[in-house]
Amino acid sequence: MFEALNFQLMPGELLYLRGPNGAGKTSLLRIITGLSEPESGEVCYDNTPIASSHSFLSALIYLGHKAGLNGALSAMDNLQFWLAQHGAEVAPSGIYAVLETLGLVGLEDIPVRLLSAGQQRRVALSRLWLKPAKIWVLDEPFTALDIAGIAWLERQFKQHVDNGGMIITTSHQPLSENAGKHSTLDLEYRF
Ligand SMILES: Nc1ncnc2c1ncn2[C@@H]1O[C@H](COP(=O)(O)OP(=O)(O)OP(=O)(O)O)[C@@H](O)[C@H]1O
Repeated sequence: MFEALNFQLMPGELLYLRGPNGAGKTSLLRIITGLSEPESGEVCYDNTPIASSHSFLSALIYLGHKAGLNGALSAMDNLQFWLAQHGAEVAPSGIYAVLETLGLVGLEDIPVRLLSAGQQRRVALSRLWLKPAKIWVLDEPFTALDIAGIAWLERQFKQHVDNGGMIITTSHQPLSENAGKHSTLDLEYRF
């Protein structure tokens, strides 16, 4: 249960949602994205409750803490399936280009269960560059990334907000200066 929770995120802002295990970070992200209903209160986008907003879902990418990939399918097939679900079209050459940027050259066509945890995370994150979306809601996106990958993702955060995007992210490690200016919302665990 959340008490006295009230915040606003403007274009060009990054909110770092922080708290110990069980504090409710994932639960809050699910409410923010409309996957869970709040017991009271509401989430609005452009002054409209998200359930009746025509633009919220198309402006949103939500990446949960699991990679959300089918291990039997290749990175290419997983991403094509995801794009079809989101009504977005990207040519295979465009998907290869994004996977290349994420350091996955040569791994595009093998079942993702054979990729390392960090490589699977990179496949999951590549969605951010396949569907242009103003709002990124990310649950522990740094999980399993190596040091270079963390620094790279933080720089992408900065670029996204510098371009007027919005990000809400959880992380168990503090964001570094690579991520640029951000505000922090602390959640506490109470039994
Ligand atoms: N589907 C559910 N049904 C009942 N309780 C749940 C459910 N999902 C989460 N909870 C409870 O809500 C609390 C917050 O869980 P949540 O996953 O939001 O925490 P978190 O801050 O994301 O934790 P972590 O850092 O471990 O990922 C926990 O006590 C958890 O047991």
